[in-house]
Amino acid sequence: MVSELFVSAPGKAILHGEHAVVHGKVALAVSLNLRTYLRLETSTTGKVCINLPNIDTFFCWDVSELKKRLDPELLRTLREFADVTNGNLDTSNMATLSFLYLYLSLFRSGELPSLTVSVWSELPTGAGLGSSAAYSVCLAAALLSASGAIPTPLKEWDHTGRWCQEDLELINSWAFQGETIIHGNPSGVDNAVGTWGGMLRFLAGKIIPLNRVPLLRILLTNTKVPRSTKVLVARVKDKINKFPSIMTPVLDSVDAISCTCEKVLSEMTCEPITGEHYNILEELIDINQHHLNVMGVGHPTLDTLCQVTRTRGLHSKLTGAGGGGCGITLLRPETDYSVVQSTVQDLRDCGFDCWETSIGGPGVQQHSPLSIKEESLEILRRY
Ligand SMILES: Nc1ncnc2c1ncn2[C@@H]1O[C@H](COP(=O)(O)OP(=O)(O)O)[C@@H](O)[C@H]1O
Ligand SMILES: C[C@@](O)(CCOP(=O)(O)O)CC(=O)O
Ligand SMILES: [Mg+2]
Repeated sequence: MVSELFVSAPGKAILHGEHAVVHGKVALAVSLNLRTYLRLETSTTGKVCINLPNIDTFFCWDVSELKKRLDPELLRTLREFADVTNGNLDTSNMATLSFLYLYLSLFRSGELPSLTVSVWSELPTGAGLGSSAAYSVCLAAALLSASGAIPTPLKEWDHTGRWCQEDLELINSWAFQGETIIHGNPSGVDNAVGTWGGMLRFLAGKIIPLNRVPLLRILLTNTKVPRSTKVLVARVKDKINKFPSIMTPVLDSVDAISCTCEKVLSEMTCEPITGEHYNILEELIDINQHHLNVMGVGHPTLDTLCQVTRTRGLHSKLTGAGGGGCGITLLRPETDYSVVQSTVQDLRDCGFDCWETSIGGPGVQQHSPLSIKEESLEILRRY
């Protein structure tokens, strides 16, 4: 088994389709150039340890103790425990439970190795940028590699550290299991972006990479209002159950927004980009933001984001689960640097974090220790 392994996976922004995607509608999502990193070290300490500095969580267990308690029912029980009672647990426990579930599932009980897993991220946790999925994708890739179920690409063939399609599908399916423990009922769009990167269309588990898309300029704003995806997804489900005939058309409309956006993006790659293309993209953002408010996942700070950017002629919507967290603002190619700067300043004055982001980062990859960005390692060293 490898003695040390580094992997990373990107966060994501959902352009359109959050929440509706959980109910079988289309979502368009794109990876960010903000990543979660994981280091796995094997040891001879007889312990399995997890260090999660972003959520201030550090645990070590004796492997022999874990083995003793490992009866054939344990995985099923752990799963049931996660599904049934996680409403009572705080979400940081879900990250630990998700690790234990993947560790116990991917190594056979007789061969539980001693190892230490440390995870750190450039993404804000619990803010709508898919930190839970990036975490689950990293865990799945590292533990599958360490168990020998998939190779370690850097060692075997690929200096980019990317896995082949079949291995990526396995990583994605285990990452989905991890997301299920953290989210309850994920659609799978976030872990798909974390696995493959780039922009993709997601519909009922079917993933279509969108290779022909224009370069979009996006401003990301973090309202810093904490929220839990699990709680918000459950809230939307309750609303749909309570008002099916009212909410179904809303979900259908979001589906049509995603499809229209996809069509416009594709047109922008095969004909000259015009102001009308951007007019449509902006209107779609406005309509979707109203729909998300109707679903009950808005927040006063997100209203503020929309109003502040509107005064600068820019259009915003929440991204991810909403209820606080992050929003995206579409910038036009010709949007002046000074307009961006004043908008960023206005939003910072509201107490938000705000930055222009680059999108389309690569999916999950293995790293050599030397290729990990210094500023990212710095995050780990702080703990
Ligand atoms: N870097 C990380 N380290 C440990 N756990 C993480 C990390 N990133 C995300 N998580 C897990 O994901 C949860 C947040 O997930 P979620 O509510 O879906 O928000 P989002 O995915 O939008 O960031 C955290 O409470 C934690 O359980
Ligand atoms: C609301 C949802 O559509 C996206 C959630 O994203 P995030 O966890 O807020 O980054 C849920 C899902 O698709 O599983
Ligand atoms: Mg999440």
